[in-house]
Amino acid sequence: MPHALLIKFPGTNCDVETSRALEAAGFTAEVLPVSELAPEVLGKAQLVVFSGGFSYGDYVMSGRISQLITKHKLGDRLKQFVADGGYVLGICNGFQILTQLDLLPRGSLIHNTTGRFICRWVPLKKNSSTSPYLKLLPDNFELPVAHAEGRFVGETGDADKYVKDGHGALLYGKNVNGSSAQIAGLQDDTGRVFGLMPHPERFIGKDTHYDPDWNGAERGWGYYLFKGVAEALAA
Ligand SMILES: NC(=O)CC[C@H](N)C(=O)O
Repeated sequence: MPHALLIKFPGTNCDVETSRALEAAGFTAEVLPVSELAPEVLGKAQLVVFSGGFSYGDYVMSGRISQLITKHKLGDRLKQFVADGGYVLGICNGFQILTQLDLLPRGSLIHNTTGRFICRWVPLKKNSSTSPYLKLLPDNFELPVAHAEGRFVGETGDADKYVKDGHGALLYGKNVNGSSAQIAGLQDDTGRVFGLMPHPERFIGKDTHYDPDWNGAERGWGYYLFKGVAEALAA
């Protein structure tokens, strides 16, 4: 079984659901408090996960303090982990951390254009035929979002470029937060690093869909995201 290591910061609050999702998809999952984070712990993991939440209370900006502490503790070892074939997933607050850790194409996640926290389901569009995280998902599906700082901005023109070249692997079908080029998720060149604002771990079983009669697939769409990585690791 592939092993997933989920790094928990003070204020991370999606670690339990995310661990359950990982286990449902065939991982062994370990939640590691950031106080125990050290380069050696990466050795036993195939997937490192940064889950959602309000790490360090979103002070300074979402993910900023977590990024600084991770960088302080790991230096470039996470980059090395990816270069050696490792996978890294960032969900919501985790995506905010990953963009600042320089593991994804350049850009920032800033306050939604509405200035409000958005908690709702959104339609999504797949924009990558190669992403292991998305390979089991259909072209159009939906997941919940819950964030205040989810608006992706790149440098001028970057976001459009990311959509064309496939780095912008996941797009909003309805642009709820004002993201440039409707970007909801980004991948790196290898496809092994993926960050997204929506919450796949909140839609693992059919029963958590907003429509009690939903019957779009055998399981919730989020399940297939985790399963895709598990399959890629088993191949
Ligand atoms: N659900 C989350 O991970 C939220 C991320 C961050 N705290 C925000 O509000 O933007």
